[in-house]
Amino acid sequence: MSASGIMTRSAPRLRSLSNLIPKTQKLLSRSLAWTPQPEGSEHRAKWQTTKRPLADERKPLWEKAYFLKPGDAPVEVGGRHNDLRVGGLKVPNIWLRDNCQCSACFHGDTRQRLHDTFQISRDLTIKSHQTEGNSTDIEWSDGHRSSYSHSMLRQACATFEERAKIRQGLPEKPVYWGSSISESPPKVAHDAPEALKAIFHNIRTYGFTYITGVDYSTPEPTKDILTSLGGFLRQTHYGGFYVFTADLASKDTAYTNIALEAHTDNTYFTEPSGLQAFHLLSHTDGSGGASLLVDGFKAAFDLKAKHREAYDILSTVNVHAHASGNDGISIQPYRGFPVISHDPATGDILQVRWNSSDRAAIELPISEVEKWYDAARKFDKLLKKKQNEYWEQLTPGNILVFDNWRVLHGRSAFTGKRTISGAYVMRDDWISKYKMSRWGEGEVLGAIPTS
Ligand SMILES: C[N+](C)(C)CCCC[C@H](N)C(=O)O
Ligand SMILES: O=C(O)CCC(=O)C(=O)O
Repeated sequence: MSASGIMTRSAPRLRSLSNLIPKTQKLLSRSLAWTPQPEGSEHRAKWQTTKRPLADERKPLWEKAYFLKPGDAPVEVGGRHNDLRVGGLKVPNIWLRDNCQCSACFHGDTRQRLHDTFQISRDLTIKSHQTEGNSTDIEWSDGHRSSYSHSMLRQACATFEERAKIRQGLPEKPVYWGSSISESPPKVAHDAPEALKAIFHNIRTYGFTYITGVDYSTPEPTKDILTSLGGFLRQTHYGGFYVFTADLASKDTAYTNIALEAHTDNTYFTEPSGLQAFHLLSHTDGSGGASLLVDGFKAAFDLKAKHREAYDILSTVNVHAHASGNDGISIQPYRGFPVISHDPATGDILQVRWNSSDRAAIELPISEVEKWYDAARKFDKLLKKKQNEYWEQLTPGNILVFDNWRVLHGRSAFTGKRTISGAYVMRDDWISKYKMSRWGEGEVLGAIPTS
């Protein structure tokens, strides 16, 4: 019986690991996700432990031994088993054959695999090969012929970190900021040369940008710019391209005039929107309504440095959320998510989900939740540090666009009539556009990890 007094199915395994796991993990090893079995199932509801590796332990165990930096590792075929090696690292025949790029195996337009992977014989061998320049041709024992570019082979052998750079579109030099960003906030004129590339550069580097000089006499210019960031806008129960004001048109506090503390949007969706944009169209007969931005990644790094245990708790304990204001709606993600999520391949911080208004259950036994609150209190204190807050009064003609996975936003209370337009763009849609604008199709498609 674990300390929380609840039989855990995998307690023995956890117990054997528990002496290897820091105090925090012991707490978390008792963190339980209850998966109710369907009515009448042969199992009664079972408590399952949800052990989560600590953020730093997320580094893949195999990262050191097997991967090379792509660099110019030599590609050779031969040896006792006549196999293909990149820098001495064997590339299995099944992988090579499965990633044959000939027109019978791979659709040149759709870039989709055409053959049946599992009809490939496990005993396939290389019958002959020919290396010329940067590619190697192979004739297989079943008579099939394939050709492999060396850059593709090297990518397949690259470390996950190397791959993450292009897969995630990681910025070369991210800039984490505090209140002093107000001295020179990132901005791009909407009609600047290569404006889209500069907009994406700013968003990926700072987590936000202004797009200036936008005609706001009609919604179209704003809508067109936001659509260009992802190809299309995200449709939600708020609509697609939205214009909102304090009229409770949607039953959410955004549609009021009260102050909103720093938060990320859509924690009640399994996947929060990637980008959010605000374009203040007008504010009459009143004052206030200043916008607040906080760099959630900077705050997370500060938390990790100052309160490691709190960082680990917020990185591993799942939290639920809901949006239930509108009639007939109670939107919730299919599972809980931690406040701070990490890239499973590299351990990088990937997302901050923080919204105290919409938070629902904390996925810990109720008797343990104080530990989450204590950790969250530390994070909240950092988010509310004056040095971490960037306040700005939005003005018509200047769109604020920010990465809703990194940057928190809020506003001060206001009086009068205040109208804002904006939209959401999904994460994968804007990252795709960003990568194409930064690297171009060749490098992006060439980096798709096919193994
Ligand atoms: C659509 N528009 C941006 C106007 C309002 C959205 C409300 C967002 C909600 N409070 C959340 O935290 O997700
Ligand atoms: O009205 C604002 O400035 C921000 C509203 C907000 O936080 C939201 O729509 O998520």
